[in-house]
This record gives sequence, C-alpha cells and structure tokens, in this order.
Amino acid sequence: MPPFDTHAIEKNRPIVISGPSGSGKSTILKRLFDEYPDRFGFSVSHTTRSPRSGEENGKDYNFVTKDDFLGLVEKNGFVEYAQFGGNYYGTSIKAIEDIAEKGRTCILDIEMEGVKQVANHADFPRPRFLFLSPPSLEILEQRLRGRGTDKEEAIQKRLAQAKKEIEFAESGDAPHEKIVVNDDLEKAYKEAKEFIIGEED
Ligand SMILES: Nc1ncnc2c1ncn2[C@@H]1O[C@H](COP(=O)(O)OP(=O)(O)OP(=O)(O)O)[C@@H](O)[C@H]1O
Repeated sequence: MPPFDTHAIEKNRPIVISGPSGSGKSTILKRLFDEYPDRFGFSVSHTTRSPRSGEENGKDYNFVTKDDFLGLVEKNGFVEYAQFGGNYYGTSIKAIEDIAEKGRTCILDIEMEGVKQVANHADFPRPRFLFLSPPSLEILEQRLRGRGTDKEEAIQKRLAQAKKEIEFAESGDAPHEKIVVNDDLEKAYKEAKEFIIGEED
C-alpha cells in the first residue's frame, strides 16, 4: 500500500509533458486549457522559499519550512522535487490527488530530472508521458530569441540543456510514450491533444 491515497490518480491518470525550454509546452497547454476549460488542472507545488508579494499560500504554492519539506521527502510524498538557488521545490502526491479527485486530469509540466523521478517513483501510479520536441536546435534557437524573454547567456544555457533533453528523450531510457515534434503548431497541437484526451474520448 502506498503511504498516500492515490485512488483518484489511478482512475484519472495524470499526463507528464516535458520538452526543452522553448519547445512550445506553454503554447500548447494554454490552447488545450482554453478549449477544455473544465477538464484539466495544474497541481500546486510546495516550496521552501518565501512568498513574494501577492502570492497566496495553497494557491500559488504551498509554502512550507525546510523541515516540513524534508519530512515529506522522507515519506516519499513528492513525485518529484529539486533544489534551486538554495530553496526546495516539489510536486506532492497529495496535490495531484486533489486535482484527480475533482475529476480533472492533472497535467505536470516538468523538466528532465523530474521526469526521471516520476518514472522511478516507488508509490506513484504510472502517469502518461509526452515529450514535445522542437524540429531542430536551430529552430529552437530562433524561437527562444523570438520569444524575447531571455538574455543571450540564458539562451545558450537553454540550448545546451535542450540537447541533453532531446538525447535523453530519444534514448531507450526515457519513459515517453509519445514524442510530438512541434514544427507546424496546428499539427503539433492536434497530435498532442489526441494523445492527451485520446484515451477518454
Ligand atoms: N509551432 C510553432 N511555430 C512557431 N513558433 C512557435 C511554435 N510553437 C511555439 N512557438 C513559439 O516559441 C516560443 C516558445 O514557446 P513556449 O514559451 O510555449 O515554450 P515552453 O516549452 O513553454 O518554454 P519554457 O519551458 O521556457 O516555459 C514562443 O514564443 C512561442 O510563441
């Protein structure tokens, strides 16, 4: 028996979407949420960082102490967690269960290391995995520049990380059941949507 209730999650399997920064995850998820406003949900993450002004506990994040965070790690209560800039961030099983209990499919937008943790978790029921790939690193670079949100150094870091993510996704070790190449947005959206809702429709 897992130490946490995963009943609803088993009935309503979450979808893990991953892919390099700039591959189009937000673009595709936004469209999906717009088209199906009541069908999906994002889980509320835990963090040990302090709330920024306007951020609400339980809504933007579950703000917890380091001791509480590490206690939940001990209990296998996170499906994935990581440390950035001295703070911990994680997705708890409970947060995903809360979405599933509302009859919604939880969408987890997570990076490569998190994907590995989810796939290897001892107690978490296996979700479905989708990888969104850019058509090429050259096009990814153009899109990151076009987005206009990153400085040159950040773009170079994202590209180096993208290379690793694509290699992993194409290796036999990756858990992805489906890779969607985001060349033409209409086509990529249709393919992603078919994978995400296909089982239910
Ligand atoms: N098929 C496409 N053709 C052209 N441009 C696209 C396509 N898909 C997405 N884009 C553009 O590429 C940029 C990156 O997309 P987006 O921000 O959705 O990526 P992301 O995977 O969510 O990145 P991050 O992980 O950094 O949040 C955006 O400016 C978006 O408008």
